[in-house]
Amino acid sequence: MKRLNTQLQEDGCPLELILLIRTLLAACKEISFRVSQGALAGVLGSTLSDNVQGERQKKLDVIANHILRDILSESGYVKAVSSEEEDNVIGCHPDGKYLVSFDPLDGSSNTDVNSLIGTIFSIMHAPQWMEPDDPSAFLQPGTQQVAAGYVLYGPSTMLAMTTGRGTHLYTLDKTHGGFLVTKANVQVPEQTNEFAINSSNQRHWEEPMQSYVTDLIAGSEGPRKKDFNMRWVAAMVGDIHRVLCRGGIFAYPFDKRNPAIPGKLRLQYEANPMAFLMEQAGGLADTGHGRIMEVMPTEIHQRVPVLLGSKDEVETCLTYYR
Ligand SMILES: O=P(O)(O)OC[C@H]1O[C@](O)(COP(=O)(O)O)[C@@H](O)[C@@H]1O
Ligand SMILES: [Mg+2]
Ligand SMILES: [Mg+2]
Repeated sequence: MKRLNTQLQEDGCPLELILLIRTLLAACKEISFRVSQGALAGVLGSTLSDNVQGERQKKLDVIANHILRDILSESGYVKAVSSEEEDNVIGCHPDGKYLVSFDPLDGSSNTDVNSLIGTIFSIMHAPQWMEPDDPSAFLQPGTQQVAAGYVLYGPSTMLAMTTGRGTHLYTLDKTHGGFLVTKANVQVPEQTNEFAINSSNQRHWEEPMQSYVTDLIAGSEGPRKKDFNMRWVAAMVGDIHRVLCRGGIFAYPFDKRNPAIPGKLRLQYEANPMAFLMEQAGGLADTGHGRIMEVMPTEIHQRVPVLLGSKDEVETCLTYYR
């Protein structure tokens, strides 16, 4: 099986980016170990503090954040990092060439039930003019990402990553500690009969999403004339991994409750990296009102509606918005 380094070289990835990715994955291997120790290491449960988005932090959110932040900032490859668990960007090395945004632990509510969780990351070039702690340099659209992916801490630890030359899946071989390519050039099936959405929020969605999901649920007796199945992992990494593996549509749509918060998921370290992976695998990623990767960010913790997955199904969903 092909090693990570070989795949990255074949994809034309510059040496410094390869070294940065390897450093980031070293942090993820450490997180994978801590996660697998679970209750034995006392890492389950919540802390007594909230993050900048007002969410109660789990112990593993804090541990994963510290591991990533410390390893990346000491590496010399990174000028600054931005994290779900940090209010502001953290300046790293003044000569670092890259910016890294990450969700250190996605699906935190799954930690206490030993279910799927992961780390999501997005890498961009650091502008030369920027001061290391300047947040404005992070406000670039997702089209500027040079690499993105996630590490899924499941029955096996897997990596999905793109550097703009296709999306590849890797599995961590714990016998030698390296990630090996287990599926190169993933292609998401264009059609699907599987959808993922938290339908307990249905009454808060915009009209187009209400109608779309109503038609999915009507199945073979409705206008779609086929039956659909539903899946919800409650961790975006788990849901997106399933969509990459066998197709589907995943949505966390616009929610009318608070116009200041147009969606649950965060643009820079959830929506953009997943959109990059999905598009590189032949899928689509949209907000319902435009391509996710073209959204111009206004702040580092900005939220967006998310609709992504199998090409034909996302296109069908978008017809309800037009
Ligand atoms: O099931 P819910 O509560 O609607 O939300 C699930 C969503 O929230 C998230 O867990 C948010 O991520 P965090 O755990 O990083 O805050 C997504 O991964 C997931 O899709
Ligand atoms: Mg998350
Ligand atoms: Mg998180």
